[in-house]
Amino acid sequence: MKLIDGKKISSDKRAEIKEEVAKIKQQTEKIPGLATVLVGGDPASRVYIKSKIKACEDAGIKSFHHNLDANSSKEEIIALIKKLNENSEIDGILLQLPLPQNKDAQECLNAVSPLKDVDGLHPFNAGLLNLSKSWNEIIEKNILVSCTPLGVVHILHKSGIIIEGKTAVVIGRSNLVGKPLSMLLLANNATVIMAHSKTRNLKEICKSADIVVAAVGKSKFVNKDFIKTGAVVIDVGINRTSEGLCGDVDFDAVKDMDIKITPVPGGVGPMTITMLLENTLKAFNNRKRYLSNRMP
Ligand SMILES: Nc1nc2c(c(=O)[nH]1)N[C@@H](CN(C=O)c1ccc(C(=O)N[C@@H](CCC(=O)O)C(=O)O)cc1)CN2
Repeated sequence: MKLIDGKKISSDKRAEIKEEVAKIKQQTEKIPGLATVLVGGDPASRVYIKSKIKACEDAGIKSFHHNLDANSSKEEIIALIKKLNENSEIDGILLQLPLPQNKDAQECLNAVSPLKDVDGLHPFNAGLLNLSKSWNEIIEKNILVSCTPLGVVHILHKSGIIIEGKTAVVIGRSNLVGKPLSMLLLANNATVIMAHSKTRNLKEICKSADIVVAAVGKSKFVNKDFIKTGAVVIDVGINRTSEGLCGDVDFDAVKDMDIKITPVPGGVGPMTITMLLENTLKAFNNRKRYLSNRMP
């Protein structure tokens, strides 16, 4: 087994982002800004928000954080998002997910200005991703794509893993990870299989794949029976168990195989926040271009 060091890839990328922010400040006298919104006090979400604010601080990005009560109504969440849309100091808006129970997250996400949608979850940006024909187009058009999938593709590229022509199975079809990641792998010319809870013969399908992405949200779900020799295994799962943090892959069961694998922690997780910083810069640049093209 060869470990793919997501932490190192992430910190290299953060150093590049920091330099880019410094350049922006020098050239435009403006500071890119990110607003984060947390509804309720889910302990894991609080940790992620804290890490996001710290990462902004380290990169020189201005951060604006808002906490809303768990009982806040959908209308209150949308009203805050609309205020953030109007704030010219804010380039990106991130609504931390999941929302407390019984709240329609997509309706709230739809209120985020597509230009500030650093999670790529607004239908406009999800649509642009689906319509894109290649990875180059996604990069050249600065399309805002969900952070974890972007992080996965960045890890694959930086690790020298060829995606083109490979068979990739993505287990999980969430709007946040599975769907956008499948689109990104397709844009990189992989043959993509989107697997989910109703997929039959999942083990056999995965066993034939060159790249297996586990984004199921079930601790140690993927074991030796799913993986062929020489495969690349990307573990997107973050499960808090009595044994501590573990992924969707049963790491101990596959560690003696001849495979490349991202560990949990230290694999995909850190890239999620790094790509949020990257998307904030993209949003800053997109907004600058959009605003300068508007009629006076
Ligand atoms: N609006 C969003 N909500 C959520 C997203 C998202 O991309 N946008 N992703 C996840 C959680 N998440 C960021 O929000 C996230 C998950 C994991 C990590 C991370 O660095 N993980 C570390 C372990 C950290 C720990 O101890 O918990 C690792 O894997 O090494 C960062 C961000 C759901 N919500």
